[in-house]
Amino acid sequence: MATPQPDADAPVVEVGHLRKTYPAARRGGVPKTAVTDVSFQVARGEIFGILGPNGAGKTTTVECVSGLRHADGGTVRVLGHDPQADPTSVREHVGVQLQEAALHDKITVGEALDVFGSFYTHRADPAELLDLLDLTAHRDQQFAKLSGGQKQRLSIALALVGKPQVAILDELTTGLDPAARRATWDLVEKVRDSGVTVLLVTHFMDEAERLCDRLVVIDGGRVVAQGTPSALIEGLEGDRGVRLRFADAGARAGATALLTALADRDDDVTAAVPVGDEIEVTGTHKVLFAVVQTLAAADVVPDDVRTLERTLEDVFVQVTGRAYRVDENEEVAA
Ligand SMILES: Nc1ncnc2c1ncn2[C@@H]1O[C@H](COP(=O)(O)OP(=O)(O)OP(=O)(O)O)[C@@H](O)[C@H]1O
Repeated sequence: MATPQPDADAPVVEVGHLRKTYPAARRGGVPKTAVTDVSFQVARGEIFGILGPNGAGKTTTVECVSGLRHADGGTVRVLGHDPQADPTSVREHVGVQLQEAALHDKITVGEALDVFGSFYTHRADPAELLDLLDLTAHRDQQFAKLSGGQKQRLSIALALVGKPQVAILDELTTGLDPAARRATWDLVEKVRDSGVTVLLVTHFMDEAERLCDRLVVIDGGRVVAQGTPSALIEGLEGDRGVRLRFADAGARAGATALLTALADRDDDVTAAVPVGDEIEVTGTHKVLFAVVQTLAAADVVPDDVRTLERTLEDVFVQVTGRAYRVDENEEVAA
């Protein structure tokens, strides 16, 4: 039966009130609810992030999306197909990034693409994939001889070998150095730009902020925030901060007096306090303007001014009341 052509505006992935409990590992043990209530919709052509700390339920969620795991409750639809009832259709349309342990040390990049490609009805052109993932020069290289970044790029190539409409990439940059991480981010954008919808699992806040068009933040098996990274950050309550550095202690003392007086009289400025050899001024979104105006009027010029960046980490702290901690090597129970 031909696959019905989905409406171009319909969500590519729909997850509604997903629930998954793992049975107790041994007799007398307790079952573990990995996903309690997770809902989200992924639009065609976006990089959609699933962000959260260790043990939040991210991998379990995407395993239910790809059909690798059966959910206990809720609904999952991928291009309109139920992965539980119709795993074959979902497998044809969803590419899952493989963990590197799944490849033999001696297999070459080209051979791996051939072997994995043979599983699919529609196959991507290996030369195009190698070019997209910047692996053309490594076609005949054995897996064990590849660098960490090259192995990750190969794992992305293998996820794309069946010409999927959706690629699931899980903890893609764990263990990579900063340069390899940035290169991998560029590639994920190239994959999205080639028309593939990307479902990206990550515990890196900076990665989610830099790459994702939209995302859900998951904690303890529940969605605690969702939206675009910028909307989530802009929605943060609380003060913004500015740090100022001056040439010497005398200049700093003079500026501190000016800025403390500013905090007393201006509702947009909450406080001006010394932090190390800097002054931190907090207040509303108008705080920077007020500080600059005050200093300029007194002809005081700081050596350095920087606004304190607000990040997705601040969003996590606000919605959970906890600091965001991840351990790349250890899985922590949620
Ligand atoms: N096969 C399993 N059997 C029992 N418990 C499991 C199983 N897989 C995962 N869990 C538990 O379910 C919870 C969620 O795990 P999951 O791997 O989905 O989280 P995650 O957010 O992907 O974490 P991480 O970032 O550490 O990979 C964790 O407490 C984990 O220990």
